[in-house]
Amino acid sequence: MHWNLMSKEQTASSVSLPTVDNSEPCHIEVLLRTVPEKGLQNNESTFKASSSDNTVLFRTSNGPLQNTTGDTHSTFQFDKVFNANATQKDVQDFLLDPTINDVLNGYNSTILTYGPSFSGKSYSLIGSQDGGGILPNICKALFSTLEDRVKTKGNNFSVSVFAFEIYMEKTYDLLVPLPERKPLKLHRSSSTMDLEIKDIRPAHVSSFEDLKSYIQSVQNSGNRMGYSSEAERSRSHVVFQLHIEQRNRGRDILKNSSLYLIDLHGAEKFDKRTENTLSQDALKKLNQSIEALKNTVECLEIKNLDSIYSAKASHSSTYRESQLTEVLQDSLGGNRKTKVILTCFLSNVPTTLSTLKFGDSIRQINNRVMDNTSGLNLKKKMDLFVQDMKIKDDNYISQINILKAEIDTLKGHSSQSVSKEDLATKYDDSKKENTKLKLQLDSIAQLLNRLTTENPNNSINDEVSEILMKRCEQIAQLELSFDRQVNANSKLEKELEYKKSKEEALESMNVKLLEQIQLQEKEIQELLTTNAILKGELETHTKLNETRNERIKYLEGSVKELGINKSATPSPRKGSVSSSSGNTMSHIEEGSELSNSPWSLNAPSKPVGWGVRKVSSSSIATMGSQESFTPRPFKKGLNLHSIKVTPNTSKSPDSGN
Ligand SMILES: Nc1ncnc2c1ncn2[C@@H]1O[C@H](COP(=O)(O)OP(=O)(O)OP(=O)(O)O)[C@@H](O)[C@H]1O
Repeated sequence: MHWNLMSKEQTASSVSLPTVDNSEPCHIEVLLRTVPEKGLQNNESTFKASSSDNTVLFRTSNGPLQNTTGDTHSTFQFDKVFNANATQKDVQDFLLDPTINDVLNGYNSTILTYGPSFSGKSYSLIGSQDGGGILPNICKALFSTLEDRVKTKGNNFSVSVFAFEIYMEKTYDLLVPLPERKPLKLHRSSSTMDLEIKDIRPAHVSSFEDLKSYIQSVQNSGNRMGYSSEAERSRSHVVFQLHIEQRNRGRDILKNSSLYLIDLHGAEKFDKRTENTLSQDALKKLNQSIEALKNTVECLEIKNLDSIYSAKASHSSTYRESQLTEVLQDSLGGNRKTKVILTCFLSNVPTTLSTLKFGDSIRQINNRVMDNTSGLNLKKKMDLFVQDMKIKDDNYISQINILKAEIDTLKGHSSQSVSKEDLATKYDDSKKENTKLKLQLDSIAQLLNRLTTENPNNSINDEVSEILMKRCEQIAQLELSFDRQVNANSKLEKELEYKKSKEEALESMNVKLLEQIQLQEKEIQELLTTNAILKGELETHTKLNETRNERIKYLEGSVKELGINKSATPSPRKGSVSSSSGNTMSHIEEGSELSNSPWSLNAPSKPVGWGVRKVSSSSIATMGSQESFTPRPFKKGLNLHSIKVTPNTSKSPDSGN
């Protein structure tokens, strides 16, 4: 298993949808597929499906199909009608590429199967022994396109997956082993209105192989709720969700989209087949979600969706009728491109008619979709960097663990084999033994020579030499096997050393990565702190501005008063104005340096710099009393820096006294 379960932190870092409504209408697409049945042909009895114009003619009362009138037949128009001989490939050729394009362009998408039990929903979506369904093939094609984009566009991507089932109005994580599986809570995020499933465990997958092993582990859990050995099937609805995040660092663009693949369980009737496995009450509960789905679709079909699509509509109570409709809320009237695969039998008239009617209704629903593309600001970049690092870190840790396990196994093997020292002693012993034997051999050979010369016809000589030859061969073989053992041992040792060095390298890389993450986290912290400081300064500036405005108003009042007084009383000095309270102000020249000051009444206010300068309101209150009066020729504008305040100055609104 190479996929990693994501921590809560990782899942929480998803980027929220943009709030500006740039959505576009998009109707739900409906595809029809019929199960091949022996002895039943198209154009026969009640049903005529045409894959050329994608219509279905359905006879609703007696009479030949060709000569029907409006009262006796219904015509259904779908986006695609496959005939009964259509293969898995035909269906997937139609469906896969457009869906992958939508998802990779940032649109949330859903593929949903709907139809009676045994009509081929799981066959189409999941597949069977003889061929893959939509789920494995779309995942494969998706990864291949993502990997292509890494090479051609320099994109980065990350994919996470989770799978759950809905059974008897409860939602369960499919990754949790059956005995420990507990119902999970569904809720909508208050900020993004996204569906959230509490405590579900998403897994991060970095390749199609990872994803395949995740899907297998979910399927292997074999262990779906409501499994009946008699029916050899489970009765739960299964939902796979893939979340794809693509980043183009060069262009600072982030695309977030998700793909739901939903295999519904068909509604069942209480009959001989079901009565052995389900009570009537249980069957009612089991069918509740499909009934709720039909109701929701009916409601949405009736309403004019364009006008009702709003936050209010998304809270519509119709979705609250069952867990399935809550999960499908975005797919029915929301921000998802939805495709429904209808499956039905030709032979079962009532269920086929009801399925066709459902398909017709759901096709009337207009979703409002938008591509979830956003820019990357510094904070998001940092978050994503930290997220990447954590994923890499997790991958390194799992690689280290795999290598450690391999080393332990190798150590186990090497402890079972003969140690180096033992081998050396054995080798020496056998060498000594060998020399001894050789000496013996030589003495025997000498003895034999003597015997031969003394008695040339003795046949014992031959027998003895044969025995001796065998002995020699044995010795040589012994030496050879020792050599082999020594070689094998040194190979094992080298392998061990290599694994150890690899482990050390990975561990040091891990340490470095952790340091990098800590550094980045520190930087983010600093950024946040700077942000807070800047916010504080901004507030101070805003307050200061308010104070200034009040001061200006007050001064303007004073100026007006002075003006009135001036017209009433002749000016004591040319170019200066004296207020009744004794304040004297001089006018500044137009375009002079001070006319650009933020204190100037005529000058445009300067933008507030990022903490470049601080001004305290107390300096404003005290400024006038410190400065002396400088008369200047009267033109436009007031030099407020030159205000002279006499001891009897009137109180300013912000002086507090
Ligand atoms: N188009 C088809 N070609 C060949 N076999 C098919 C086809 N459709 C369905 N089948 C076979 O029919 C059987 C029932 O199909 P499947 O399990 O997909 O039904 P289902 O609609 O998912 O049922 P349920 O609602 O009970 O889950 C399976 O054995 C499947 O292999």
